Amino acid sequence: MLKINQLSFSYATKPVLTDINFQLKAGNSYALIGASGSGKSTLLKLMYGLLDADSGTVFWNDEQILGPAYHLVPGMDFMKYLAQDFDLMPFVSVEENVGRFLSNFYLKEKRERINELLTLVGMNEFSKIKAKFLSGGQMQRTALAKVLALEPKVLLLDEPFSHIDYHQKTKLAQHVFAYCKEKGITVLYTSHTPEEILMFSDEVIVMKNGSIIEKKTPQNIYENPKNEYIARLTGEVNVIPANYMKNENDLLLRPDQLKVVDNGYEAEVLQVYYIGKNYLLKIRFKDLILFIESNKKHSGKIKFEMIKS
Ligand SMILES: Nc1ncnc2c1ncn2[C@@H]1O[C@H](COP(=O)(O)OP(=O)(O)OP(=O)(O)O)[C@@H](O)[C@H]1O
Repeated sequence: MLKINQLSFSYATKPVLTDINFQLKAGNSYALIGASGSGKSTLLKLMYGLLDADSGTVFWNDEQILGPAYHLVPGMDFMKYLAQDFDLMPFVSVEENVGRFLSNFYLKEKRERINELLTLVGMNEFSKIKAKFLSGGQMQRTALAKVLALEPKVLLLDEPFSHIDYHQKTKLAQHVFAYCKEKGITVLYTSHTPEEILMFSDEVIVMKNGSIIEKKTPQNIYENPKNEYIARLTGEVNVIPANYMKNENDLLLRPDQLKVVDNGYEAEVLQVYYIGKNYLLKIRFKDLILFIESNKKHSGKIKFEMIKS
């Protein structure tokens, strides 16, 4: 179990993290999400011991993770951190980068391990290439293989797939998360991509202005977001103020929770976007602009209803 207790941190005099408390269960994956500047990267750096907290503690089971004031070399063997800048050695090959932390004592095993990892991240054919000649996506794959090499107990990944093109991203993420699940590795990863957040996490942790404001399953976060900020981090959402539909509270509805029907609220279609399989209609309802998913390309006047009340 990874335990964060009353953690606070400031850069010089600027408070960035305030009273952070949460626990991560061993073997689970957690998406850490929040608007740009909310403090996600800073939190990962603190958890890895790259920064000294103003107050509070980070524990992996009984072992405390401390910052540079206590360690000459940051980091612990059981934990690996993938930074947004990859931290590769530019003048050495992909395989040497991946094998950087592996012992030279058992060379055959080392070679096999490197091959296994390069297969996992789809980099076998580039094994002899120097890191400086790789594309951004290839560097990111290599860096992922490197942090997995010693089979850590905990992985902290800062936007681990941000440089991989859409077509290959899901496949790579599926491989990496399946591998971590199988090995019982606890993963905390940041992402701004709804699919990545929802598909691969057991729980989603939401940050806002340096605080944790929610920790729930992806399904809960998507289907019953507590507020608009949380809803928008995981996809498009319509905010319908309470008085518009005689509801007690404002409603947060996803575009697929509104439906075009023969009898319902009247609206006007302003734009139609093809989103693959379905269309996203931008509609005007009274003085609100809403988005509604439909399998038809409507225009002009339509009627709609809410699927969720
Ligand atoms: N080295 C630094 N010195 C001073 N302020 C910093 C430093 N690094 C980050 N900050 C500030 O701390 C706050 C949190 O930054 P952080 O990088 O942790 O956010 P983030 O949530 O990871 O953002 P993003 O999603 O854009 O990566 C921001 O206001 C940022 O400007």
